[in-house]
Amino acid sequence: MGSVGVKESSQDLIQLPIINASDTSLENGRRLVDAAIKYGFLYISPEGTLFTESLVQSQFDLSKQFFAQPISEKEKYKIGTDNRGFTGMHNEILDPSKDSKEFKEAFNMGEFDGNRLPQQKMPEWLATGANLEQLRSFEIACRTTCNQVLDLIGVGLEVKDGTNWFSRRHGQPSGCTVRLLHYPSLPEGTDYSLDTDVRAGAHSDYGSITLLFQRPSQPGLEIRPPDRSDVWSPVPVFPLSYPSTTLPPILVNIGDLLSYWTSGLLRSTVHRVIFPSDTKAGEDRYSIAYFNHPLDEAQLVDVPSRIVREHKEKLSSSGVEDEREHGYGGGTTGQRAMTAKEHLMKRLGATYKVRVER
Ligand SMILES: O=C(O)CCC(=O)C(=O)O
Ligand SMILES: [Fe+2]
Repeated sequence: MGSVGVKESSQDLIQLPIINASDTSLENGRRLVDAAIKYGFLYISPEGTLFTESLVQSQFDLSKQFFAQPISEKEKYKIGTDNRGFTGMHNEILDPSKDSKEFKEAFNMGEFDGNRLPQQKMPEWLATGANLEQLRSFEIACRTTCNQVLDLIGVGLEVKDGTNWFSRRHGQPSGCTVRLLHYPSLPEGTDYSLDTDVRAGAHSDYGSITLLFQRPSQPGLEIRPPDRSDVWSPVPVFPLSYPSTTLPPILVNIGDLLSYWTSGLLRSTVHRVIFPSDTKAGEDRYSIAYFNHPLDEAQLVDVPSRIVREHKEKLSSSGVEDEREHGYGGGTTGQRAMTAKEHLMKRLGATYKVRVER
């Protein structure tokens, strides 16, 4: 996949804070919001959330089992226009004539219905019994954690109408998705080019926030820090002096919609996944992303926050009023969207036009 014109990886690691999502103090909210403004990325420690080591491990076990199936089996659950289902290796090629490739496969699971059942075709073994319970528990832990983070953002932004201003605007139906990802290692002699072929090309996420779960020895995520748009900064799976070596913290990033909603104050930062540089073959990488979206009908009205208002005033006094300037990762163009669903549709439309994935 073609990058956005930035090839160098910076060796100076950025230091993202590790936040305990259950600490609802103003000080903690400010720490989180500061990171969301500066980097658009931060870590959440599993302590203080519903995520246990076994809940995360079991979800990765199911993911491995899913991707280990023959391609003919996986293709039975092929992704549809609802963005749910399986997408195979190199399916998300940007420009087929250039033969640039993305070495990954993914399975998107949309939210479960009111009876807590999948609203999409799923393999029988995955959507029944203990495995279904696992998927449900994981989805609930994701939603709950996102609400904690959204509330903490409300605290940090000193939202006037209560700290649950954002979480009240989340629920069902929405575009929330659990995405299982598999980036295979490359067999010796595979034809690939570091410059054009990556595991996941440069993109920003669409929704309000994303949770990313990674495995200990499978790095590769890089971000383009908003204040250093000429470099790619690797984000380590484990930050320095992290107490666990088996359960990494959850990486959280701000999506386009939350950036747009806060007039670009919170950053939707561009990121990508590269191959490990030491060995071409490397190890397979498995990751799981949870894309959190507001209620489809959530109105994207002004956030009642002095901090957001002052940011907006600063923007308009400096002449930056164009909606395109809102949201680091792309935002929307044209008229301001009214609802979350409208925003998603616009964003998808823009995405297909410029052919940037996700
Ligand atoms: O696998 C990863 O680390 C990142 C995946 C990602 O950014 C995405 O699917 O939006
Ligand atoms: Fe992403």
